This record gives sequence, structure tokens and C-alpha cells, in this order.
Amino acid sequence: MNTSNWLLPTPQEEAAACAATVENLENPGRADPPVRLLRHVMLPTTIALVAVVLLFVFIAGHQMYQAQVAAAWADDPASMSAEVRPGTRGQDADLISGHLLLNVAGAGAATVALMLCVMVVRVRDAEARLRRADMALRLAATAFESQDGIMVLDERGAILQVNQAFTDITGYSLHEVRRRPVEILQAAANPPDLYDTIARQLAERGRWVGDLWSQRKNGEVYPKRLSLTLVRSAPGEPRYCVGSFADITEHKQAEARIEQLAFYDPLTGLPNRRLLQDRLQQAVAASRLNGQGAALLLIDLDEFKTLNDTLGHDMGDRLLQQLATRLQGALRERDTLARLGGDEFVVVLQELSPGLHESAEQAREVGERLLSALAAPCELDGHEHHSTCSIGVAMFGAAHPVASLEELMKHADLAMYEGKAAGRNTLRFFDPAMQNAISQRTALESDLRRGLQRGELLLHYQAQVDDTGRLLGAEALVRWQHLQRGMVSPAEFIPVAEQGGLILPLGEWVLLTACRQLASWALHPLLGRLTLSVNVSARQFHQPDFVDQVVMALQRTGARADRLKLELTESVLIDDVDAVVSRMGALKACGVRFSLDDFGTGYSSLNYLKRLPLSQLKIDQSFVRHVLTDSNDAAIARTIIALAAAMGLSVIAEGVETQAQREFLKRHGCTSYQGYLFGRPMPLAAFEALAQATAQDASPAGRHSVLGARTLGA
Ligand SMILES: Nc1nc2c(ncn2[C@@H]2O[C@H](COP(=O)(O)O[C@H]3[C@@H](O)[C@H](n4cnc5c(=O)[nH]c(N)nc54)O[C@@H]3COP(=O)(O)O)[C@@H](O)[C@H]2O)c(=O)[nH]1
Repeated sequence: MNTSNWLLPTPQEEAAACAATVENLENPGRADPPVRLLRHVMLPTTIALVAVVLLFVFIAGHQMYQAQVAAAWADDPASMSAEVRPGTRGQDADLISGHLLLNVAGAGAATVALMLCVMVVRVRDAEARLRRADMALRLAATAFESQDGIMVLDERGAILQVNQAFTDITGYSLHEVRRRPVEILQAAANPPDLYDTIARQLAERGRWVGDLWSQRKNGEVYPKRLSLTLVRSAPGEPRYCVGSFADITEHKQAEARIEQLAFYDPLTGLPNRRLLQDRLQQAVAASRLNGQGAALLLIDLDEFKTLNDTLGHDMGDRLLQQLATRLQGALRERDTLARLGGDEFVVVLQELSPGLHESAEQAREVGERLLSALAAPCELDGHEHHSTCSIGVAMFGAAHPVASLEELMKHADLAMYEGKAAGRNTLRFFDPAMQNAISQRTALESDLRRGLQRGELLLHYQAQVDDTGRLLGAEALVRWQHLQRGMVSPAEFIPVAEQGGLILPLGEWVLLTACRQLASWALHPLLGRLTLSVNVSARQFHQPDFVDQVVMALQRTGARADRLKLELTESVLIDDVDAVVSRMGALKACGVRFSLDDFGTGYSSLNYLKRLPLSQLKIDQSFVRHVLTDSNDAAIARTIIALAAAMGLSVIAEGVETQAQREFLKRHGCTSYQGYLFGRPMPLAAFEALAQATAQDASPAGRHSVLGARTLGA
């Protein structure tokens, strides 16, 4: 037996202790442990006393016999031999009785010793059991005075005993609740069948645990976690019910906070993506069951990024909060409005008409209501701000089943992007033709990935000349030599590469190939002074290691940095202008130059323009195309030329196709040109041949013959 087990109460003792606890709680002042100890050791003590008396008798008898024999011996020393002699009856009888007395006394002493042993063991055993039972009682008493409220009910549910925690939680003292029904603690907020359920489970399993609402003495309703246990009498009849409970108000509040964080957007308080997913799942299932129509509206604010960048994120947050309230106000109670993050909101419309046509009409009405709700001006720090948004709508429901939530979201997303492309502040419905376009785009993307790996990409070179027609260099333009489709235009595959992220490896390849070319031209006396312009997409430029990529490409190939010109579009500037300036500055310090492509078609913030370490502005071909026929285009072209001059930048016009366009631009101060007039983008060999030929023409012997005159035969 190990000591710890020996110290712990046995199950029987525990049960006895429990019953005793209840009895003590119900009838304080009944038999206490010391009294029962006395009872328990009474019998062994009595036996021990008798044994001591017997021992005493034996010792006294033995003493007497000893004295008798000694006296007889002293009187007649020969009497010892007479002890065994026949015929000496009187003396024999004395001796035999002396022997008998001795034997009886000896047996008595042994019995007494044995009994003493038994008694000691019994007493120790009784003490140990008593100690264990006492410990169980103390444990029960300690548990009773725990942090949890405890109440003991009789078999009819009347309160018999409560602890201090009960009083602290409920506000009722023992005196106030003793003999009163437990129903005084019940709250009306609980489901009506809860108490029947509890009673049934107690009867069946002897135990019930759960959360429920309860009422304090002051009427306050609070949530509690209650555990009820039935205590049965020996024949198995329910005798008591012990309930322990805790006030879980704080726990419930923490749960609510966690749920709020997990399922709601902290900025607007609207359901977040996770909760939307859940609601959408329910909406899809419900519409399948009830046959009604439903719609998913994806809302994306137009130009939100610009507002964030110009007015700051705090303003952006406030705008989102105001718009969320407006959107909510334009919807019905049963519709779900969620924020996906950033400037994207989603609306789920349910219980629309079953027919696709009617339900689409209803969705359109709601969408238009949302558009006008957002179009009203918002007040931001004393300024009026006008927002617009693009909404993509995807229908679902019995008349329009969808394969998955992902597909549904994708449909709404496609429609929304269609809307944006169509000019913003628009509502677009998804239609299957869009899906077709997407499938083709996906196929093109995986083809392009393979093409990049298989080396199907190559660079073409388009000449850039000065105002005399002298070749300055080229723009490197990527081409894709597809095995089946032939030459694929970058106008087709660059946007696909941008969307799927392939633009990053593609851009890196273009940069490295262009640098290799520059290094190779540097070895050639007629080509060594040529520059090469390389298009850099916004996504590529914003890679954290973009500067390293360029520096590495220059180092690996040995190209001169001042021969490399990076063409950035205005879209690069939409993101963090400080980072753009510092990145450009780092590369400019290495000697790399920058040209701002498509100038005038995009963001064109003069404020940003003055901060950028540019060396050139490029007039977009859309202005050049109609420069002779559209006075606005002519004015824009002239302004860009003047602006470049004022800022000390060079200017290049692209898309120059006619001599008249060239003349006009030259008259207004344009210094360099690119366009079909001087040469289409061409393969490397053709470009090098052209470059060498014009370099010879430009030699003192043939200075009159320059590019442009040669290509056009002018
Ligand atoms: N990120 C990268 N983008 C690239 C790269 N290579 C090309 N592109 C971009 O693809 C778009 C289409 O390019 P492309 O079909 O090559 O068209 C270029 C020229 O061919 C065309 N051009 C030039 N002169 C004329 C002209 O006189 N008339 C006319 N109709 N078109 C002309 O213009 C395109 C050059 O545009 P730009 O880059 O803006 O100077 C195009 O957007 C390319 O930028 C690449 O490697 N990376």
C-alpha cells in the first residue's frame, strides 16, 4: 500500500463524508469525529484493560507460587524430591495447583499480549480511517466555501444550504433563501423548455451542466454556468441536489469581443470576409431550397487610393466609415453588407423574385440606389469629397445556379472590372461572355509562362532619333514568337502578364537582355553610343529589390548605366511617391536615366513631377496622332514640350507617322522622335543594319542623309 493512497479516502469513506457533509450542513452540531473515535476504540480498550488485569493476576499468582516453593524448600530441602514422589498428596496438590496456576497464567499472558497487538493494530487502523474521513470532510468543507456559488437543494428543489460565494453572486443570504424554492433564481430570458430538459437529464443521468440566465436579488439578469448533481440515498432515492455555479458575465463579454474581432471589420463594424463567406453559404443554400432569386454585388470605390495618398489614411478611414453607413442605409434589414478590406464592399441580396429577369431588375434597382447613395458628397475635415464606385453584380439562386462561392465572387469581380474599364460610376452584370474571355486569358497566361521558360520571347528595337533624324538609340519592345499562333502582340500578353504576376520574371528577362545588348553594342564603333529604353511596369518597379535587379543586370553584363533609359508610366507614381523618388534617386546616382512614358494620359500631378529625378518626358502617341487636326491634342503636345523645357528635361514624341506631324512638333521645340516615320519595331539584325548604315551616312561624307529621309525615301 503506498502512503498517499493510504492517506486518501476510499470511495466508501468519500461517500460517507459527502453524506456527512450534507447532514452537517443541514443539521449543524450533530456527532463530531472525536466522539465517534471514542466509540470506535471503546471495545479494544476494554479488552486491553481485561488483559492487563489478567497479566497482573498471573504475575501475582506466580509470585505467590514462587514464595510457597521457596518456603517449602527452606523448611524441608528434601521436599523438592518429594515433588515427584508418590504418596505425598498434600504437597503434590499444592505443587500441581502451583503448576496449573503457572500454565494458566502463561496462556493468559500470551492471550493478553496477542490481544494487545490486535488492539493496537485496530486502534491505529481506526485512527487512520478516521484521519482520512476527517480529511474528506475538510476537503468537502473547503470545496463548499469555494469561489463558485454552491447551493444544496432538497428533493423538491427547496434550498437547504448555500455558501458565501452564492451570497456574493446572487445577493441572497442563507437566511433569505433557506427553505425557499430554487425558482427564485430563475430568469425569464431562458428558453421555456430549459427547466424541463434539466429535470429530465437529472433524473436520467444524475447530472446536468450548462449555461443559462439567472436573476440576482436586485433583479439583474446575468449569465451563469451551472452544474447540478443529484445525491441519492442508499436505496437510490434522490435526496439532495448539489448545484455549483459561476457568474460568467465577463467570460461572455470576452467571447463577444473575440467574435467581434473574428467576424467583423474593426473600422466599419460590418461583417468581414469570414462572416460574409458564412452568410453567402446560407444564402446559396436558402435560395436553392426556396426557389427564390439572389444576387451578389461587389462594390469598389473609384480613385480611393488617390484620396488615401493625397489626404492621408485617417481621411481614407473616415470616408470608408461614412460610406459604410450610407450603404447600410440604402439596404433592407435582411440584406447583408460586408467589407472585404480596403475599399471593397459586398452586398448579398436575398428573397428576390424567382425569375432571372425580375430578380436581375430588383438587383439593378438596389445597385443604382447604392451608386447614388455613394455619389452624394461626404464631409471630410471641412472639405466636400465626391466618391463614385463601380459595382459588379452576379446573380444566383434557383434560376441561376452557381458551382461554388469562389465562382460567384469571381463573376461579381469580373463584372466590377468591366464596369471600371467602361468608365467608373457604373453597374455591370456578369455575363457568360466575360467568362469566356477569362478562360482565354487564363490559357494565354499558362502559355506565356511556358513560352518564357522555353525562350519564345525576344526583343524588337524601334529607332529613336533627334530633330535632325540622327539615330540616338532604340526602345526595346518585347515580342512573343508563339509556336502555333505566330507573333503575339505585347498589347495582348503584357496586360495578362501584369495581372497574373508573370510581368516580374518577364520584366527581369527584358532588362537583362537589353543590358546584354548594350554591352554588346559598346564593343562596336558604330553602335557603342546608342541608348536603349526599357519599359518597366509599375508592379516591377515596386518590387523591394528593383534597384538591386537593375544594378545586378548592369554588373552581370558590363553595360554602361548611362546608356540605359528606364521608361516609367504614370501608374508607377500612384503608390508612395517618397519611395518612388528614393528608388529613382538611387538608380540615377548609378547613371541610369528615366523617361516618363505616356505623359499626359494618366495621373500627371505636377506636384509629383517636380520631385522625380527624370531626364525625359515622352508625349503619348494618342496626342501625336491628331496633333494636326485636334486643337486640344496640339495644345497638350505644345504644353508638354514647354513644360519639359522649363524643367530642363528632354522631350520625345512617340507615334510620329508623318513628316507633317514631325514638322509641327519640331516647330514647337520637340527634340526627339519615335514612330513609324523612322522605323517600325524590328528584329535585332535589322535594327543593327539600319544603325550601321545611318551611322555611315552621318559621317562627314554623307551627313545630309539621315534616318527618316532614308526610311521614307524622302
Ligand atoms: N512592361 C513592358 N511593356 C512592354 C514591353 N514591350 C512592349 N510593351 C508594351 O506593350 C504595349 C504594346 O507595345 P507594341 O505593340 O510594341 O507597341 C509599341 C510600338 O510598336 C507602338 N508604336 C511605335 N510607333 C508607332 C507609330 O508610329 N504608330 C503606331 N500606331 N504605333 C507605334 O507603340 C508602342 C510603344 O509604346 P510605349 O511603350 O508606350 O512607347 C506598349 O504599351 C508597350 O509599352 C516590355 O518589354 N515591358
